[in-house]
Order: sequence, then structure tokens, then C-alpha cells
Amino acid sequence: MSATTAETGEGGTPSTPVKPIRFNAFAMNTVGHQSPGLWTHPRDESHRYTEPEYWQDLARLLERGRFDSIFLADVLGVYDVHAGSPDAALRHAVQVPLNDPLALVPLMAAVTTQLGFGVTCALTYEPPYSFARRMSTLDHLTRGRVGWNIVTGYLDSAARNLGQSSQLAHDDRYDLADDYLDVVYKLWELSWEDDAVRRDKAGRVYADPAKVHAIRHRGPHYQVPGVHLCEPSPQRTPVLFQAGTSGRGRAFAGKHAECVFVSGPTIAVVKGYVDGLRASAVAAGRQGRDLLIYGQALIITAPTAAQAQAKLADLRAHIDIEAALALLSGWTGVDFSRYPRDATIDYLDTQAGRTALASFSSADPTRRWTVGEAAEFIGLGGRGPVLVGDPSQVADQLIAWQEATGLDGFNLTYALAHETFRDVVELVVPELQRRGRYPAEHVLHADSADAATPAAKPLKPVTLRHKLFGHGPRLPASHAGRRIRLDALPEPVPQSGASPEPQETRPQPQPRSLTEPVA
Ligand SMILES: Cc1cc2nc3c(=O)[nH]c(=O)nc-3n(C[C@H](O)[C@H](O)[C@H](O)COP(=O)(O)O)c2cc1C
Repeated sequence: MSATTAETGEGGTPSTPVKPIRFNAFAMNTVGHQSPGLWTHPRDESHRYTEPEYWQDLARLLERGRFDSIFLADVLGVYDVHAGSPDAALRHAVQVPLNDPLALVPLMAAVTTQLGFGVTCALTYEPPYSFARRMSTLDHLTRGRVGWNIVTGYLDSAARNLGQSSQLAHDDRYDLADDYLDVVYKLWELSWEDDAVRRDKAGRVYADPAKVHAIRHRGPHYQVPGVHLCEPSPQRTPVLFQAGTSGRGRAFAGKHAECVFVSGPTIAVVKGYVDGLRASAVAAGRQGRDLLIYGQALIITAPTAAQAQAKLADLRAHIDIEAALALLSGWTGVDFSRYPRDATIDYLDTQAGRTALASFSSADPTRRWTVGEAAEFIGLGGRGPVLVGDPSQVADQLIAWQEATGLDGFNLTYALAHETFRDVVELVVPELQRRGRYPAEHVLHADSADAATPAAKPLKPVTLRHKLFGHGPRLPASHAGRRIRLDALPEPVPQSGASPEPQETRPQPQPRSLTEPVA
């Protein structure tokens, strides 16, 4: 069975195909992610984020639960908008201390074969050339299971520590991102031809230089003349994730994203994002269904409804309101320490992220939020809904949300590490499978001869793109990343006896003496 269809109704009788529910896990290489204050709960283990076993146990658990992938968020600065200081963030572990997400991927890949990895990297502060190499390396080491969550950042504190006085303006960051994407597409998709690597030991040729091309990129922000350092990895371009839903963010997603993460507190808000994103894909010449859209949610479940409600009450007692306001202030660029808790939130354009503020103001004009209500809401599960109940009640809510919003799946956050995900895998996944709404098996390679008897043989590794879309491993031919072309070679200067202009301008080596040391 493919993860993109669930064609068997209850009791195994064929019925109208229903849209399966997809799960993605939302995590960060830190202590307190989307539930500020919950690290103080006695059963939470997120302080173990520095231990390899913490991540490998999580990866095994998610693979057992047939999650599409684990999405690792990241920021490159501290949350210091609240009261103009990082103190609240440091005191309450609000996404600080924070380790690098990329290092976790090979650790988790080593103990799994099917789980995908959506890694967040802000393009704003790293040259595309070195970044393309890091992603190709991960795609090789995961055998094609890596995705990139394309972000441009929202914290001025990141810009200040990375050589800029402040962030680029909101829309300018997306313009930069468009040029960046052009560079990395050229490196990943066009620099090395499919048969460039010969590995011919007898002929003493590893790669055929005629089939490895300098990309000669000259864009408004980046000039990158050379060849990609890496030989082609299984997917070449990692699966592209994105999470911006402002007007400019949607246009960017419509062109580039394969998967989009959205967060909103109500069905009305999330439906607006989903509709807008699918319309942007159409405006970019794609189909709305080309995007897989995951909505953020937190599931609190237990074998009985009463136990689930008791668990919710216990978790709520550990929310930290100051920490929630530090988070909200960082996301939005608005210092919420300056407002009384009963002040109503109004929308204003800032140079931080725009969606977080819109979610609690303009995105749903029928609902007004006070600062205190928004902080309470964010305290458990961030900006997404909290779905509470026994497994059957949770399954009902997931299905209702999916049908009302057009979401493809859910980006599940946790309250307690790893208890929350364990509850989902052990209680909710079987319930959804019983209803034919969740994949019962892992996906094998589309062309695998073992597909009929998956239990009999070890699982074959599958690329993330195959798993998500049923085709791959490369970007589809219709995607902007596959339609890109290399700039034409510069015209040779018409001088008699002159050699053609080199593709890259390299300093010419000076003759050395044989005794001169070689570096
Ligand atoms: C679910 C979700 C996860 C996100 N994760 C990150 C992240 O890890 N790092 C980051 O810098 N931005 C992250 N963002 C922020 C977005 O990339 C984007 O900057 C933000 O939504 C504002 O964009 P917009 O103004 O176009 O809506 C996330 C957003 C959402 C909704």
C-alpha cells in the first residue's frame, strides 16, 4: 500500500478512496520548543537533548509510528524582543540553549530506514555554495531521506551576531531567497550530469570533467561561478519545505515548496492559509495538490476520555506565561511585556514573521484575542490547536480538521518528550489505521518486487520524495528547480590567437622550484 492512498474501508471492503492523514513530528535541538514551561514537568525528558540516545529513541519511535518525517526547527539568535532582553528566554529555556540541527540527522538515519528529516536552515546567513554541499552530504548519508525547511529568519538578534546591523526587510528576504534557490538548484540539478561519475578504476577516471559543469550564476545577490563539490546524491535537491504564509511567503511557497507547514489556532485561520497556498501554487503554474500541507497540532490522549482530560489539566499547570510571551514576542517582533494581559491584539506589519501576529488578529476577524489568551494558548503546543480525548475522539477531531481545512496532515508538536509522541504512536495511529485513514505499512520503492510481501523481507530504504509523493527521487520535471537553465557561456573575445575565456577565472600557478614545499 502506498502512503498516498488509503483505499480500504473498515472491514477491508473496497470503498471510495479517502484522504489519508499524514503525521510529521515537530522538534528542535533544544529543551523548550513549542510548549514553554513544560520542561519543568517531572515526566518531561527534553533536557536530555544533548544525548545521542534521546534522538535515536525518538527516531525509532517515529519510524514505528510511520511518521513521514521529523521536522527540526532552528533559529540563529536568542528571543530577546521581550523586555528588550534575553533573560526570560534563558531563564525559561525558550529555544535556548540550542544546538545545531544538522548533526542530529546522521545519528537518527543510522537507526532508521524510512523516516524522513526536514531540517531548518536559514539561508540568510550562509553562502549557497557551502550550504548546497552540506545538504548533498546529508542526502548521501541518509540515502535520500533529507528535506530542507527553507527559512529566512525572523530574529534581529541573529542578524546582529552574523555580521549585519539588523535583518533585511521582510519581503527583501524572500527576494534574496529566490536568488539563493536559483544557485542551489543549479548546483544540485545541473552541475553534474547523471553519468558524470565513471568510477573507472582500469581507465583511471573517477569523474568525466566534460560532464561536470561550472554553473556561472550571476544573480542580483549571488555570483557563483564554479562546479558543485558533491557528486549527485539520491534526490539531488532535498525535499523542499517552507512555512511562510504572508502574501510574499505564499508566492514563494507556490513556486518552490513541495511541503508547507502552517500554524493557526482555529479552523477558519488554517483553512485560509491552506486555500491561499494552493492558489499560489496554481498562480505559479502548478497544481494546488502538488503541495503537501501539514497543520501544527498537539495531541493529548490516554486510553479513556477522563484520563486524557486529567492529563491536560496536569500539563496546563506547568505552562509558563512569561516564557510564552517571550516566544510570541520573538516570532512577531512585538514586545508583549509592554502590554497588559487584557489588551486586545491588533495586526501590524513588522519586519519579523507576519503570520504569527496575523493568526491572533487579522486572519480571523470574528475572533479577538487578548495578550493573556494568546499566551495561554501558545503555552501548550504553540500556535496550533490542542486535540484532547481518547484515541477515538482524537481521530474524530483530526478527521474533522482535515476535512474542514483541506490539510494533508499534521505537524505534531509535543508537550512532554517523548511521552506525547509515544501516546500518538501507541494509541492514535492504531485507531486511524483501523479506520483506513493512516498507512498500515511502510512505503517500499515504487519498483520494488518485494512490495507484495513487505513483512517477509527487510524494508528497502526509500527516498523521502518517494515516500511523500509516490514518485522520485528527483524533483518533478515541472518544478521550477528542474526548469532552471545554466547561463550561456560568455562569448569568446574575437582576438586572433587568443584562447577562449575560461569558465572560471582562476589565478594561474607560478612556476616553482622543486625544493619549494607544496601545501
Ligand atoms: C510550523 C512553522 C515552523 C517554523 N519553523 C521555523 C524555524 O524553524 N526557523 C525559522 O527561522 N522560522 C520558522 N518558521 C517561520 C517561517 O519560516 C516564516 O519566517 C514565518 O512563518 C513568517 O513568514 P511570513 O511572514 O511569510 O508568514 C516557522 C513557521 C511555522 C508556521
